[in-house]
Amino acid sequence: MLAEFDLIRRYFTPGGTAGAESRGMTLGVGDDASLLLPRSGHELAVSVDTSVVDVHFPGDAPARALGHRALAVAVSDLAAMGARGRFCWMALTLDAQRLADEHAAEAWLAGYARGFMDGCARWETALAGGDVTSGRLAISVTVMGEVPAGQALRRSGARVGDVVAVTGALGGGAGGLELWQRGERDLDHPLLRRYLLPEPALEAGMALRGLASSAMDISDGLLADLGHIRCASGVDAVLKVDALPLADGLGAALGADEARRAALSGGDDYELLVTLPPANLARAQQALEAAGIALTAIGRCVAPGEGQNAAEILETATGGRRGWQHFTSPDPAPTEPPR
Ligand SMILES: Nc1ncnc2c1ncn2[C@@H]1O[C@H](COP(=O)(O)OP(=O)(O)OP(=O)(O)O)[C@@H](O)[C@H]1O
Ligand SMILES: Cc1ncc(C[n+]2csc(CCOP(=O)(O)O)c2C)c(N)n1
Ligand SMILES: [Mg+2]
Repeated sequence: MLAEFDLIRRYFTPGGTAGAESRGMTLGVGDDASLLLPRSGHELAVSVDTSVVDVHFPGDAPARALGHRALAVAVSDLAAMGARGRFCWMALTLDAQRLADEHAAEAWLAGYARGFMDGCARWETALAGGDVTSGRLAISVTVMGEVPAGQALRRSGARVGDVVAVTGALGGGAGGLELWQRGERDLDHPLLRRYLLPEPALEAGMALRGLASSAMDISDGLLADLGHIRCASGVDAVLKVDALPLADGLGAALGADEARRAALSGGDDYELLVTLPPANLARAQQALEAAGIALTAIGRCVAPGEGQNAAEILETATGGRRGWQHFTSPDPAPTEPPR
């Protein structure tokens, strides 16, 4: 396997700094730190997300998908803030034992780097630096985006009477994980794509600035994540479970009950969960439609305490599973190392 610095030079040093996506980066990969020029009138949105083998992704998933996914889930937090991507940093922990075979190691790294770098170009998030270490396979991605000052979407702006809405469709992430565990390996399968090749809702987040009263991305599951908005905003919520937009093919793959459960508490969807004053809903739907994205109303914000009955109904609908929480969710079975 290549030594640390050869590996960085070969796979993670973007060619040149003239590209549109690297504008504002005075110094990128290669020094002790990167140097950036913030744009005046903008706030920086910064977030870090760690993906660990067997916890967030199966170790035997295609390397290219892992590069794509690690960046996508981090960029999704920028989308949730209504920010656009600018830069990212990638801390990669590689399992040297699993990459002992030189050819296999190079094929894995080339695929991984392609998935990650394609994502950098696609989401205008230039790789500005990182870290490479050895240990259990894990990828930690810091993203930095920007948003016109004062316009970021927060979790704390929901008000009683606001509509609760979601972009796209739900349950596909959990559905894809379930299919992967059943042995499905076709990355063109729409549900597998939702799990392994998620698309951060950047366009939607930016289009919702000034229209949504609060927003976040759905990583842990709709119910768990709605809980964060409720808590940050001091409101309760009532959901129309029958109105949830389900990912294509989810019902056929999992059955109706499991499909609803996946949409409510499965997680890994990386859609946006937003609240809006009712008067803004139609305008927001039109704005997103122009980008080919659906925005579906699924409930209402109500006064604290008034959502309780709905919570009980949801508890029943999900068999008590409210979403992903590290340390309390079951440990997934480890996967076989790739050979
Ligand atoms: N180790 C930590 N130190 C300081 N703040 C943290 C730490 N871990 C999480 N946080 C903060 O807690 C909040 C919730 O973190 P969390 O990782 O759950 O974000 P999220 O967007 O809800 O989920 P995801 O990780 O799926 O993007 C964020 O504001 C985050 O910055
Ligand atoms: C192999 C495998 N098993 C289980 C899951 C499910 N899962 C793990 S962490 C998480 C929430 C988001 O993580 P975080 O809150 O750390 O961003 C979810 C839904 C998965 N993705 N892969
Ligand atoms: Mg988030």
